[in-house]
Amino acid sequence: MAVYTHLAAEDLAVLIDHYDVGALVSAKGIAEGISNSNWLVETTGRDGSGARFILTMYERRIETSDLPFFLGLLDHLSARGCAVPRTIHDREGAGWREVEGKAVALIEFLPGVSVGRPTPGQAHAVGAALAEAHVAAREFPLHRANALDPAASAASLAQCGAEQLAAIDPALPAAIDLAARVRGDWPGDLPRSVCHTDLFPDNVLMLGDRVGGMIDFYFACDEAMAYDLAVTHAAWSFDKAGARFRPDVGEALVAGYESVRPLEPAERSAMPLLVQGACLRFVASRAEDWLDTPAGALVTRKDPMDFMRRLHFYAGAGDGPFQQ
Ligand SMILES: Nc1ncnc2c1ncn2[C@@H]1O[C@H](COP(=O)(O)OP(=O)(O)O)[C@@H](O)[C@H]1O
Ligand SMILES: N[C@@H](CCOP(=O)(O)O)C(=O)O
Repeated sequence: MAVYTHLAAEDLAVLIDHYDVGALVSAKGIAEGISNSNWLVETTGRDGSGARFILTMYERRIETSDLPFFLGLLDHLSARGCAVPRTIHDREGAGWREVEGKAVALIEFLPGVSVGRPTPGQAHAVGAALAEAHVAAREFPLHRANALDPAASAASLAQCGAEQLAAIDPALPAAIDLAARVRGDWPGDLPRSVCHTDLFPDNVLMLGDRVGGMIDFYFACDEAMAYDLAVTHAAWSFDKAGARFRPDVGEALVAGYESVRPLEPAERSAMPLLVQGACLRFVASRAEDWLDTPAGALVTRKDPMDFMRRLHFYAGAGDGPFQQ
């Protein structure tokens, strides 16, 4: 469920009037997503032939002060041919407006579906699209620190504490020491760009084997590009529960990435550690969310163990998944 706020049709029509997109025809709440309210908005279009947009209302987790970074990044990447939706600016040029005290943005609608079980062909395309975004984002002038880096994950797991983690799953407290180790070994000098850092299958709209769009850039930040590839590897190369590694998907993802931007030797040798850091980032945020979400809440809690299983796989696999 991801419509937290009711917007009356009249209020939506007034909002849409601030943009040069024609008049409001319909607005349907989108069920997918967790953080924000999203509507699929149809208008008559500038020339009367109809147009579709995504209207996002920022509900939680996102600071309004970060919106110039997130929305500017969409414009920067789409202007450079990346598969990313544009921000639609209002008649005064603003990228977002306020409705009922909350920030809202109108975003270009991109076609495609999120795949549940990616094929190697799809993973190859996603790897290439990620590398294209990394190359294009190197010239993006704004900056944002990663609030969920290994130090933050280690601190967050320690803060949850072994007892609370064990209440989620008896195998979860092991993440505390693993995170401290990964944090201690973390490389500090890999090439950086602005990175998505959450490019899960549900954040990519696929058109067959083609990437229709990468969405949900609300964790984007300055990071090591190889770390972003590691996040994407951990998110795409397993079955949903993280119980079974899919080597063909992982290989295709890295090959797709390298078809655009070959990894440097230091990046390749760091991959086994980076994927473990990526897993711990999601173990930590999922555990924290799990403990913060009342059992009866409407939001579906994501299982931190899905990423503990991936973590154990990577810890035992060495550089096997990343050999050329
Ligand atoms: N630009 C877009 N084009 C088409 N569909 C989109 C677009 N942005 C979001 N969506 C749809 O809205 C859903 C939720 O968006 P998302 O940004 O992932 O929300 P949340 O941040 O709450 O997870 C997506 O799964 C997708 O179906
Ligand atoms: N991809 C993360 C959760 C982030 O949620 P999103 O809906 O904003 O992508 C996870 O799976 O833990």
